Amino acid sequence: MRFVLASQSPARLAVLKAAGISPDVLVSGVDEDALVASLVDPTPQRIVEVLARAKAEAVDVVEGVVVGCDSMLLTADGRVHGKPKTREVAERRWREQAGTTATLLTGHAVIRKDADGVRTAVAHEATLVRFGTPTEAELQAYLDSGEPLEVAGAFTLDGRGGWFVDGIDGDHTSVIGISLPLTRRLLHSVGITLSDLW
Ligand SMILES: Nc1nc2c(ncn2[C@H]2C[C@H](O)[C@@H](COP(=O)(O)OP(=O)(O)OP(=O)(O)O)O2)c(=O)[nH]1
Repeated sequence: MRFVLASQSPARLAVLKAAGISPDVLVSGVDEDALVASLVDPTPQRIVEVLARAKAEAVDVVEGVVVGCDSMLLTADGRVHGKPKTREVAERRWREQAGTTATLLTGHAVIRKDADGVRTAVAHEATLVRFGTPTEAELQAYLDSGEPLEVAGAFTLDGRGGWFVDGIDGDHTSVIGISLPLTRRLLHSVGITLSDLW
């Protein structure tokens, strides 16, 4: 069965490959900011679910299974944060989140397309992330690396950011970008088991 990952994320691809899946990668090109702006008073959980579904629906797949994801960091003040994209934003994010606990939300959408039609399953995973406190020199060096600019929440678990994550409560694959257990459950809900894919 064809398995399509509707994501440019090298992290998501790496998680799936390590777990025995070699997906086709089709980047959705969804305008995330525009889509979020079109939502009326959405919850953080709905934002990541709507974005994940939009990405999976946007790629051109006639038959097979498509997975789309979207990750954001929900901080204690109720704000959601995607990728900083600039050093200034990444620094501000770390000055606010260091030493705190936040929730990494990852929306997941699984769409199965075959002769029986289209079946869709959408959900999100929430993982508590306890941030450590980098020294000023460590923070500047981390920012200099460029890594925090291009990842949701300005941190990675499996990269340089791992030094500054004191612990998590929940699914680490979800923090990296795609929850394997949640994706397994969503695949089951559209009639697919891992043995169909391995
Ligand atoms: N390696 C790694 N990457 C992470 C981690 N946390 C977040 N990220 C990355 C995964 C995604 O590439 C990115 C989250 O942004 P999005 O969910 O919008 O996905 P992205 O825009 O990268 O690709 P996509 O929209 O799916 O085509 O941050 C982590 O702990 N480790």
